[in-house]
Amino acid sequence: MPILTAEKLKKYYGTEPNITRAVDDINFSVEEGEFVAIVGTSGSGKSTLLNMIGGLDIPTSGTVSIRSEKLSNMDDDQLTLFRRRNIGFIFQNYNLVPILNVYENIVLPVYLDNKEVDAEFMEQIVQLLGLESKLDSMPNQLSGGQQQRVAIARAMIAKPAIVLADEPTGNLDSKTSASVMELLKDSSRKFCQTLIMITHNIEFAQFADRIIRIEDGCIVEGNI
Ligand SMILES: Nc1ncnc2c1ncn2[C@@H]1O[C@H](COP(=O)(O)OP(=O)(O)OP(=O)(O)O)[C@@H](O)[C@H]1O
Repeated sequence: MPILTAEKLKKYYGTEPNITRAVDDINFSVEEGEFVAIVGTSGSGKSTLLNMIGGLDIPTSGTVSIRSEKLSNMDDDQLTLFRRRNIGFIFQNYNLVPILNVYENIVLPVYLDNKEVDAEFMEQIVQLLGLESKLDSMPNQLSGGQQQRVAIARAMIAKPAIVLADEPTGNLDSKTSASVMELLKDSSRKFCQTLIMITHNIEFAQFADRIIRIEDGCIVEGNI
């Protein structure tokens, strides 16, 4: 039973004759615990696809289902709650809250949901990501790679159905990028965390279990 299914997913901008088919009839599914990389040239539709999967953008037509729940059946409030509970986001520019320390940043999704932090899971994540000595630090005291490791921990702490990462190494040098990729892969394996990542970098895509290539809004390789 797939954890994510996209069916006949389309996102069109504009109208004929000036229509842009950013995502054009995409069908795919992702199994629980799978690490999928989405690759494609600039403008091929990667971010549009990821934003629809994450419920940040509404499809022109077609459906996204996560744990068998259709996002299109939800109103704005339901979608916000569903996103908070089921989807973790990792962005290129980390998006940490500058006035919160590392610990507070990591546990934020749990607090926003009025839940208790799973202390044992927190310890495991912090250890895996090598953040033990940084929990009291503020984001501006961290390197880019450290900030991205905090963002990874934050995306995973609430054990979401899927973690979506949009160019997670886009702002990092190649050595730091490789270590962040290792950590993403290790985290996905260790915690059976489903992970979908956009990358331009085919070398980093090799860390994934499966690579989906899209061109002109269509999947051209890697679907099952
Ligand atoms: N809000 C919008 N209005 C009109 N066209 C858009 C909009 N957002 C995206 N597009 C178009 O949709 C297509 C896909 O864009 P998208 O950002 O998904 O590509 P991408 O593969 O993520 O590119 P990149 O790797 O450069 O980030 C592009 O042709 C883009 O110009």
